[in-house]
Amino acid sequence: MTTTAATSPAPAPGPGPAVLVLEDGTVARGRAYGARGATFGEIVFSTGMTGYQETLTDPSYHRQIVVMTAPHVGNTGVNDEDPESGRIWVSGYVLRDPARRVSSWRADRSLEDELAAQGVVGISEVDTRALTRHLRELGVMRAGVFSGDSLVGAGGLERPVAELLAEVQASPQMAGANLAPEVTTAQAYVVEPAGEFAGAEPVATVVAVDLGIKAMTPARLAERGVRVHVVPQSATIDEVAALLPADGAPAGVFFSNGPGDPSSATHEIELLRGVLDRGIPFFGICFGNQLLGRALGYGTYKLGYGHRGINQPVMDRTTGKVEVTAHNHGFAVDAPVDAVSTAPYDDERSDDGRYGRVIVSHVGLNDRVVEGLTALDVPAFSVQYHPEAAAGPHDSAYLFDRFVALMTSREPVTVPDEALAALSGQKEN
Ligand SMILES: NC(=O)CC[C@H](N)C(=O)O
Repeated sequence: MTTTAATSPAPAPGPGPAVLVLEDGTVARGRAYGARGATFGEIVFSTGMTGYQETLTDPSYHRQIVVMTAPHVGNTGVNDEDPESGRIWVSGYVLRDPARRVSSWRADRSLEDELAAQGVVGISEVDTRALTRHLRELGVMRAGVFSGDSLVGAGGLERPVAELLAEVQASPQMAGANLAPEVTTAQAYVVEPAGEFAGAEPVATVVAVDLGIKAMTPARLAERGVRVHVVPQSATIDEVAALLPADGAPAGVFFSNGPGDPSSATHEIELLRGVLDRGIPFFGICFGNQLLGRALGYGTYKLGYGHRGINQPVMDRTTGKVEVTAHNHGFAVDAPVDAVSTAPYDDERSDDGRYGRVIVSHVGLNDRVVEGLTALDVPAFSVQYHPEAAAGPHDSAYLFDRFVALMTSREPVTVPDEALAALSGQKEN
């Protein structure tokens, strides 16, 4: 053998470079992954080792660039069963080591092909461990990923970092962003009772306000015999009430997860007050928990780096049980954690406050962040995490049963006296 150069196939074109630029000037260089181009968003990290397809398609990630702390991503490819919505919502994707081949009998195609097909710009070969430590110390911030033509400047040379940084610094902030209108369904639709309840009279009727709902949420209700009317974020209290049975049959309103800053969701907060005023049983998750907090008059604030992953311990203080839960939140409710407090929102209708007493019924055991609220005088409760478990452990499934019980009784959640006494026994506010 002399040389094979003349007959070797030309090397496949490489992925080309990509550059990640953070708003504080931090730069990471890697390889282009998925679509080529420029993308911007709030850079956040997720600690889930599995479930990347559910993460990518969770509308709560709209306008966020997600860093995977799991070092090796893509092994199981992408299938048509696991998406939580009709598209990928993350604005960018940051990986360490992408799988070179797909290995799952469920896979329909590769993760990279799916990102490319949906126009999602990613970057691989990034030291995601160092990046996560940086975000943990400094907090989440705006960032941009640049590859392909977006990296090419004058004379065909790579554009200077200062230019890329200026674009990042001109991109929109997450604080104050009102994003539910950008992800909500255009048309209302119905999810009928399923499984053993298929074809039966519904056990209860729920109006689920879609603020970025994941497909598994109505499915969890449907498998308990519930008929779910999923309605757009713009729904009014009269439109919601019109969908509920007039004969007093079990019914309730649900608020989903969703992207953006809860302090900007003025319409939804007013809608929720209308629900509470009518005594309609209410359950909210994630964004829905933040909106219950705000409807009750508590504030919300931005966490330094948030909770995103599927291994977060939370205690349900109404039972004393600890559950391992799936999280994706960057904001949290500011309510007294160790007290029975009176809901601060009041239009002077009552000496005791319009909505009475509230407890932080679920607390994060890593950092004591509010992970759930339960009203003691109106039938309403919520959790900051994801009981639909897509992806994630199923420990929190009981919350859907609690909602069905709430709709059946129309009474506030019963909290044992010992549990209330444990909350310091002090009445605050
Ligand atoms: N998953 C969610 O509902 C997220 C709620 C809100 N956008 C947050 O970041 O905290």
